[in-house]
Amino acid sequence: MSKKPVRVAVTGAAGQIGYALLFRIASGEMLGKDQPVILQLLEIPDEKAQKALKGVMMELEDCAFPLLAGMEAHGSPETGFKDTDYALLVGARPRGPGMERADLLAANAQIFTAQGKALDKAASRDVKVLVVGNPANTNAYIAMKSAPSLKRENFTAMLRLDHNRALSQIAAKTGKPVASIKSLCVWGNHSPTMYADYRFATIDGKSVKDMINDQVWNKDVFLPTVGKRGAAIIEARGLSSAASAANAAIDHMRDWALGTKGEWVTMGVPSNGEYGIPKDVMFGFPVTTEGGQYKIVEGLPIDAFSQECINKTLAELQGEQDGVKHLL
Ligand SMILES: NC(=O)C1=CN([C@@H]2O[C@H](COP(=O)(O)OP(=O)(O)OC[C@H]3O[C@@H](n4cnc5c(N)ncnc54)[C@H](O)[C@@H]3O)[C@@H](O)[C@H]2O)C=CC1
Ligand SMILES: O=C([O-])CC(=O)C(=O)O
Repeated sequence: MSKKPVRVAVTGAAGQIGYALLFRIASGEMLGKDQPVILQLLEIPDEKAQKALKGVMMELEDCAFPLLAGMEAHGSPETGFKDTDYALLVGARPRGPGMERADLLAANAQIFTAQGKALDKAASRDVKVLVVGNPANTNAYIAMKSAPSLKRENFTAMLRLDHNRALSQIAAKTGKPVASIKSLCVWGNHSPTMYADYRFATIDGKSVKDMINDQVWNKDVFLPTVGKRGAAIIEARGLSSAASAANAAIDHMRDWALGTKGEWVTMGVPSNGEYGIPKDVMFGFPVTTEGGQYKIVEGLPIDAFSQECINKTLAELQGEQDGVKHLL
């Protein structure tokens, strides 16, 4: 018997990430090739944006996706999030050349307060929320704090793009396939302070740290390359990453919903105090997932260099949190 459709809300549905994301959700790449979906597409209540959204929906129709069980256009989060099982909060202003993601805080924080409140009122009680819009960690924190009747652990931020970028850099450095790299993680904020950590990573059972054996490369090449990759793409494309961001969103939700079979992935999730990160800080951690739940990988040794990196990204996140206190 075929499965009951699930509801997937996507904000910023007519934006550039939306255009790279919706077709893959509708084709079953996110929730499985046997899972029908109803798309609840949200855009600002502006004639031009709603018209563009209609155009995207016409294209979705023209794909005749067998798993696309329904599609709705919305201009308000209260209707857009009604009964939704999954919410991908993408819609926000992207940064341009010369900006840091934190510069978007003021512009985007109000969006996530309103959307958190709307999720609280309207969404399924088990809704799984992924925040993509920048600054992603703090926006996810705002949404979580604005939705007190929903489970805090169901709010997450996207660190998966940083994780995937780190995987590709390690693959290039070692000359090994991406798929052979296990147990990599990225700690902290989706910003240049994030700490991509390959100390525990292995390839065919061998330590990646020992294979590379070059702390200068780690500090002076690897970490800045991964941390500043978003800016490098803006510089090259004149626009921020969209296809790779959509791909990371698919990876994040797929792994959360369908499980990682013991493999580590990185998710931005509210801390419960793990590794000394204060409760509720939305922090990139290594996780494994099973049965629709994620679990932070605990008990990893943190050396002096790693602690310094973790402290730096934590301080930045706490500064962002302080900056939005008045909204919560
Ligand atoms: N976490 C991550 O790894 C990444 C995050 N991003 C962030 O994703 C966000 C979206 O990026 P793009 O799609 O490239 O931007 P875009 O400007 O192409 O699209 C954003 C869309 O969101 C809509 N929007 C704005 N406010 C909204 C609201 N309150 N409700 C519903 N829709 C709303 C806009 O009308 C627009 O169509 C930006 O904040 C960007 O910085 C981008 C790449 C990676
Ligand atoms: O850099 C940006 O503004 C977009 C983004 O988050 C990324 O590509 O990592």
